[in-house]
Amino acid sequence: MFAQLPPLLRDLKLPLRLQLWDGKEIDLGPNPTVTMTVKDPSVVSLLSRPSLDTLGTAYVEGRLELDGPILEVIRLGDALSEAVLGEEDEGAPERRSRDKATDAAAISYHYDLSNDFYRLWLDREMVYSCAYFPTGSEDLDSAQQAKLHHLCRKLRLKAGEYLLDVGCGWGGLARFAAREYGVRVFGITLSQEQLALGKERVRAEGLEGQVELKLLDYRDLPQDGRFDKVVSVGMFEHVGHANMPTYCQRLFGAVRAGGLVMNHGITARHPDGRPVGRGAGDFIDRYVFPHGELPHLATMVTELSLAGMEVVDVESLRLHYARTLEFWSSNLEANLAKAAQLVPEQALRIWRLYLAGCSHAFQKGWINLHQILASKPHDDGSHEVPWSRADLYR
Ligand SMILES: C[S@@+](CC[C@H](N)C(=O)[O-])C[C@H]1O[C@@H](n2cnc3c(N)ncnc32)[C@H](O)[C@@H]1O
Repeated sequence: MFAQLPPLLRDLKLPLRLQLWDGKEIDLGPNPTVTMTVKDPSVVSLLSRPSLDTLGTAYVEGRLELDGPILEVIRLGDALSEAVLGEEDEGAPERRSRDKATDAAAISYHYDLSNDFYRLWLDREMVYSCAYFPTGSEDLDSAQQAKLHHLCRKLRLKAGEYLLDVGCGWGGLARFAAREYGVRVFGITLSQEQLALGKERVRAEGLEGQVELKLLDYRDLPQDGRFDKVVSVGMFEHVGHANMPTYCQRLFGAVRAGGLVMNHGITARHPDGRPVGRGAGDFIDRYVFPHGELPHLATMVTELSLAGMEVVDVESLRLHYARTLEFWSSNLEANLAKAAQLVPEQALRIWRLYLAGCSHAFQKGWINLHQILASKPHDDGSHEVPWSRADLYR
């Protein structure tokens, strides 16, 4: 078996132990921190071309077991894959427009998994997007609260305004903005499970008069400029390049002249928005976010501008997302036994790899996170953004 491994792997001296189906053990380096148990001989051939997709798939299918701290598992898997494959990526794939039914099925696959499962590892408001760590030492709850404030401040929310939350998740931001900033909120999601729990939480807080959550596709948003502000957090990753012009036009049509639009989401490293290399993008597409596509920041700025908006501020929070995912991953790892009662074993394997893997991806700069604030200018060209940004950091 050792002779079958590519020489590169043997020379790497990774702290990785291979345990074979027949009980034999091979250490690729001193003091192994991770044990990879190869349960059937077919997996050995994978090791001669270890893409992140083939390794991840073998684990999801139970042909490979991985024992050790999950972030270390990911780090070693990446080192193994990079040593053999180099910086392989496949360029930009063909992009097809998707209909509402396809998107609804993809959203249901991910978000309707189990509210109780998500509750195990998200913060108390169940915010499912990058948190904001003003000093870098906050816990997850504080960092999510700080993120919600950061968004509401950037939107310059004032009591009585009407806010649209596109892709509202479990309604954490909608309830927070209503409670803390006195706005009315209309939030939309495509997930039945999110909607049910979101509505329950709105009722529990007595916010029914201020917060309305609805199952609605962004393509069906009212287009009469009735909203003062629009926020979309962690949602445009589901839109796809081909539909991005429509998405931006719908945001433009929903907000009044002078209103602000905040787009917060994951962006690609490469300007053409190609998926993350060495198979990581394929794994995410197949098992985690079917039909998800990450645009580059430049694409989003272009599309928002073409739809008639003026981009006024951009902030990158890449390392904030690496840390957020580290919290989510360690919360899940601390609750594996409970999680196993809530979701099928295969889903648990997928989510373990996805949370730790995405933390690694943000850390390494394979993907980024941008908050893009845009304004819908008045006819005379004026807008309602303050002269300085001092109000954000009071
Ligand atoms: C990653 S979650 C973010 C949730 C929330 N904004 C937060 O930060 O916690 C993405 C959200 O986008 C919603 N979404 C995705 N595609 C959508 C579509 N076509 N129309 C409406 N909502 C959509 C999902 O249902 C989900 O609520």
